[in-house]
Amino acid sequence: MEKIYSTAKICAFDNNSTCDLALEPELTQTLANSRNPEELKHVWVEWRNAVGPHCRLLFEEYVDLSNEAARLNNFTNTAESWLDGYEDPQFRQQIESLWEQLKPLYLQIHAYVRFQLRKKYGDVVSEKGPIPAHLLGNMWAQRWRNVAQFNLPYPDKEEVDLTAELRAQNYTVDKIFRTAEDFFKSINLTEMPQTFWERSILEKPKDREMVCHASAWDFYDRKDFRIKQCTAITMEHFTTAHHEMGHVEYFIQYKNQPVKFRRGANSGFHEAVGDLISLSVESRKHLRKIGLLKSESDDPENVLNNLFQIGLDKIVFLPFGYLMDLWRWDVFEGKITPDEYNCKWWELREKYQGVEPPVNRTDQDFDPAAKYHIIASVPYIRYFVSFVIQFQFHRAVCEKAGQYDANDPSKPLHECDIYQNTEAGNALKKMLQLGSSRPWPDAIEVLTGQRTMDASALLEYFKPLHKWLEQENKKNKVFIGWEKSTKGCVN
Ligand SMILES: C[C@H](NC(=O)O)C(=O)O
Ligand SMILES: [Zn+2]
Repeated sequence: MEKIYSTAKICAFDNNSTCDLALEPELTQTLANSRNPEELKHVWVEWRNAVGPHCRLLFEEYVDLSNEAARLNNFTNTAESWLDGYEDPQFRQQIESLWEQLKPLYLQIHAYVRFQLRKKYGDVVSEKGPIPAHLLGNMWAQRWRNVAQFNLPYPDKEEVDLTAELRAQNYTVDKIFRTAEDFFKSINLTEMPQTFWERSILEKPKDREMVCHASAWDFYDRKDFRIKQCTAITMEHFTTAHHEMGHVEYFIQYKNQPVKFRRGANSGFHEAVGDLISLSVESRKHLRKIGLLKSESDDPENVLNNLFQIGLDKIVFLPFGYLMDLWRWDVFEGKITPDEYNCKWWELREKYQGVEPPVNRTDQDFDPAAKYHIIASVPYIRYFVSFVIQFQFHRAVCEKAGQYDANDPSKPLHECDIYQNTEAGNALKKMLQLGSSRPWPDAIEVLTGQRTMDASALLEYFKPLHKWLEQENKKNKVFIGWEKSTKGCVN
């Protein structure tokens, strides 16, 4: 399935003699930059046609083999085996409870974006239905930052367009990764070893096919750590570089643990390290400090526009981060059978994300395979966990850096930047060095004083945006939530 996914190509929308377009960089760029609904629909549908049907039977076989392996390891099925690492029989209930706390914020940003998209695209976006998934700037509608420029709360004020700035300053791939490394070093974490620069693959090779989905690798010899990424000069790849280097920092910090403990406290921790650093990097004050934001004025509208752009990544992602394994847990447990794989997928996409396909789907399609983690058997609830706990980590390190104080409105969480603060870095390092040698509640307690996942830090970070969205949606009399889709999936 990985070979099918990493070699799939489609033909261009307006020229079907060009048929060598790959997911990265071509289709990703089209979904990010095209404002032509027909072109977006073409790319969205053709990518799914190129991968889904070819993976369908292979996936069924994978489910059976994976469950057989789980049983041989004394688990009931793969779902139980995947959840084992969270060491808590109540884990799924905790996730559901976190989603219930976060859903109101998601409903507000969803309703606002649908209203804005309807202004731009007209009736292709219904007033009260789910949002067509191809118009949201991302192949899976899991992050909507690429459509920020016609959704900004204050359209006459600034949009932080890092892609343009990185290109204007002739950033190279190397400079993107050196910038990420500089941040980690500035808080007293560790620089990348020389072999990292010699052995990583940071650009898409021209001479062979490669799985382009970014990944970080620990070779468990305490010296050899690498990243594989088909880096383009875009904002998304700038944050991905930080995300992947966060994995490598974790590898380095726990390298002296016994091999058994050279893992994240749980998988969500590993996904949270790099994103935590990006929360500082994406603040206006940090972007200005490293020369990626020219503007001097941090007036409230500019700050809210930036917070909204970050929300198009972080808030928007939450339902997708949840539904991916809601679907797979049911598949592994046999509650979703092969004949209903696709229609159950679209039921969950509508129920949690409030998105719909641009064209009707059937159970002959197999749209889950359009997402790397499904065909590569990479569990996904780890990202939902990460998007919650990274804000708990951020709140803790920002307090340590004196950059956040719950009682001081002049130090809001969303303007914090821990750059060059070694006290914050040392506190983070203490948690990272534990690896998986202690149960994850002990690890999170070392940094935050809390022993549970807690949505309050994310809600605190986005509080100004939440208030603004509620006022704006009320002013525009926007329908909150979504009615049943007229599109979807027919068995
Ligand atoms: C959020 C997740 N990140 C990752 O794979 O590194 C993704 O890209 O879907
Ligand atoms: Zn990751």
